[in-house]
Amino acid sequence: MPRLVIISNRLPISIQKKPGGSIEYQRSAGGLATGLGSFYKNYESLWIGWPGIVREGLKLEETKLVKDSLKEEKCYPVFMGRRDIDWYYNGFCNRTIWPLFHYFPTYVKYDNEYWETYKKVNKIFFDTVADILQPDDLVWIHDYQLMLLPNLIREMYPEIVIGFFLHIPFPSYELFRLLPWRNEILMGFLGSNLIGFHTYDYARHFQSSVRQLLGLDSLLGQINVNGRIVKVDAFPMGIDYHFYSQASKNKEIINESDKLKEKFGNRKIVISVDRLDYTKGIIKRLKAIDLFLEKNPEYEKKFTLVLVVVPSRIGTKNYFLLKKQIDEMVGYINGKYGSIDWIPIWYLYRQLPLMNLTALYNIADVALVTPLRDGMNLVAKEYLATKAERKGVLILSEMAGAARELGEAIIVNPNDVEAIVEAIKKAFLLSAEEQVEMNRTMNHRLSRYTIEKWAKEFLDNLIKARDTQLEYSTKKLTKTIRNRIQNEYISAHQRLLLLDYDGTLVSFADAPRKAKPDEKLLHLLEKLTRDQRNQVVIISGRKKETLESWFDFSRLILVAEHGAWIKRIPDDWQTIEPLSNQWKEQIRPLMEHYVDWTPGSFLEEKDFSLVWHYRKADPNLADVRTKELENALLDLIANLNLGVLRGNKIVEVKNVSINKGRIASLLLNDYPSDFILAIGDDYTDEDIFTMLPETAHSIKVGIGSTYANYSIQTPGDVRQLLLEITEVTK
Ligand SMILES: O=P(O)(O)OC[C@H]1O[C@H](O[C@H]2O[C@H](CO)[C@@H](O)[C@H](O)[C@H]2O)[C@H](O)[C@@H](O)[C@@H]1O
Ligand SMILES: O=c1ccn([C@@H]2O[C@H](COP(=O)(O)OP(=O)(O)O)[C@@H](O)[C@H]2O)c(=O)[nH]1
Repeated sequence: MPRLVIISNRLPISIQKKPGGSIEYQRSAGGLATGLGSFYKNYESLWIGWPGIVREGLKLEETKLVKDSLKEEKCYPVFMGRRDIDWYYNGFCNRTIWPLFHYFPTYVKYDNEYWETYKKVNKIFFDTVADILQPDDLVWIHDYQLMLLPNLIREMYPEIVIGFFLHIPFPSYELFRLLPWRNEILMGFLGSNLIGFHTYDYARHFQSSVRQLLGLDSLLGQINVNGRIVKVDAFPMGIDYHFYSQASKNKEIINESDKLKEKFGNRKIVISVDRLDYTKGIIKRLKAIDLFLEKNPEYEKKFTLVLVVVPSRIGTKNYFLLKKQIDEMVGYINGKYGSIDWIPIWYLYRQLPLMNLTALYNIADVALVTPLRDGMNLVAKEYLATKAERKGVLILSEMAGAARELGEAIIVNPNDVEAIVEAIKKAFLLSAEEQVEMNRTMNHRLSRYTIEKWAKEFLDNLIKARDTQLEYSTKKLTKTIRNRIQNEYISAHQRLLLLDYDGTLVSFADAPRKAKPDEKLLHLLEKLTRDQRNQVVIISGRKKETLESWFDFSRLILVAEHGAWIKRIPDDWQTIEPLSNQWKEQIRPLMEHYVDWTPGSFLEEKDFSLVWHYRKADPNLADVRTKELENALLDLIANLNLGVLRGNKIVEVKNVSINKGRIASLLLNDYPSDFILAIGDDYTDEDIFTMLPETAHSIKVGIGSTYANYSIQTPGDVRQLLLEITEVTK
């Protein structure tokens, strides 16, 4: 495994200057630091990030001291001034991106100065990284504070392997599009080889924004960015399962737990543990406690809510206001229901050390985890892990990424205060057996997908993404290969050129009729066909009438409908074998139904096939409809000797025996040649590539696995190549 360079806004260790001037090192708060912090030490790795203190807060000699001590922990600090922290961290990160990505659009501040500082700080990170980076390193960038960094690194180091993981939700396109700097941010992400999210939904939202804003499609989770492959996938973050699941056997934790139990006596213990954050739903949770006690007075004195709020981002106004609101609510509830011998809420505003927090998980009967939005939420997982084969109920918000994996918990809508009240009651009433059973299933899952597994899976996929890229790059048509093709072309006596049309000689257009050949292309083809040693064939999926109206060269062979029809001058069109199209009557009504049902789509009728085009339809709707249509078609075509072909923004039904490979082998036979060149862009062309002899040259246009020997990026590059060939033979 190559060296791993982790980069995140916050280092796993934060520095604080105490009032007396001493420097204190502390474990950083938040899931990113706690989660990754537990595993990175075992790797050959280093971590670059902010140590949580502004540059002005340290004297020069202290800065040096801090650098040295952090280095011992394999940490490399990025120092920023007060103003930068204010506009980048408090500003763009936590007043723009954080609320927008957590579905709080009214909290969002769009400020150009924030954006400029965000760009500047990403550049500062880049400078630190550039000093440390070695060409074989694996770079792993984390989170929304550094969304521009992947592309900054990519521009300087085109070959380096970069992974990016977003720890917060990626919002739906409708929210993301509100961001004035949306395209720059997407391009920043796309500097990576692999982009990971906690859930499949976030990955889907990201791909949808890339498609709608940058016009880049993803195919099987791969996006083609100017010939570079970017993989997108979901990797739900796990926890240090071994540690939490062994908590009830750990001496230090047992001692701590005993002390706590003594304090709370027989009362049930409900816990609530979060950073101070409006996304965590703390206010709604407190409202639910109030309502629970109001509706169920018999539970007075029967439980205590331990409310842990970890100080966070108080430099941002909404956080500061939230703190005041929580203080008031706690005071109100404790005043309303408390007595000399009981207060309902035991409120701690501080970060608990790991052992104390785990002891709290260990003894808690119920955990209330009800964020309004949360990328993952590790507290929910950590709590459950202390309950392997034990009692303990998790009440979990459906808006937390963790809910995707912890479906056996009591799942609630965090905005529905009544539902939280009901959930608390249910949790108190669940039998011990039921609790153990629920926890068993979830623990099994947590024990398999741990933090180590998560990181390993991400890094394995990162290496795979690099290999896919390498494979693609090794197939790239280099200058040397071009020269070789040229030389073979020049010395050949008889040449066969098999050329696909759409996506190969011309780019795709909104409507198929718009992709007609331009003058330059016609001129090029005319030149190629004029050479008596050349036999040029256009092998297309188009209708014969269309091809005929576009190409009128005496020596050009035309193949239409993926090989159903062929026309050689002076003959007329012929089918490759007797074909029937009686089946169309049965299939057409279904396809017409999908046209009516999907605005922007239309049906094309060819002699021996029916094609549903959806290029102009809403991409998300089309995605769903395509799958539905394919399913419906598969039922209908059984026993009809038909096949369903999914091409570039089309679904086509045609005779199963027709494919481009069949016609290619016929042509290879009829036109023996000592130079064969085949070029195509989609999987219908793969049938040609597999038919070719070893000496032939086959070229795929675009990315993706291929049987072709080489790949090239765009139709423009194809034309350039053909031009080069005709030039040398002039
Ligand atoms: O660094 P801070 O501004 O103090 O904030 C702490 C971290 O909060 C966020 O954590 C997220 O990561 C967790 C692990 O993936 C996930 O469970 C949680 O849902 C997220 O909110 C933030 O994303 C980090 O960058 C911060 O460091
Ligand atoms: O007093 C505390 C409270 C929380 N945590 C840790 O902080 C992390 C919180 O991560 P989570 O994903 O739940 O939310 P985030 O704060 O990252 O949004 C968890 O690993 C907790 O163990 C902690 O160490 N001490």
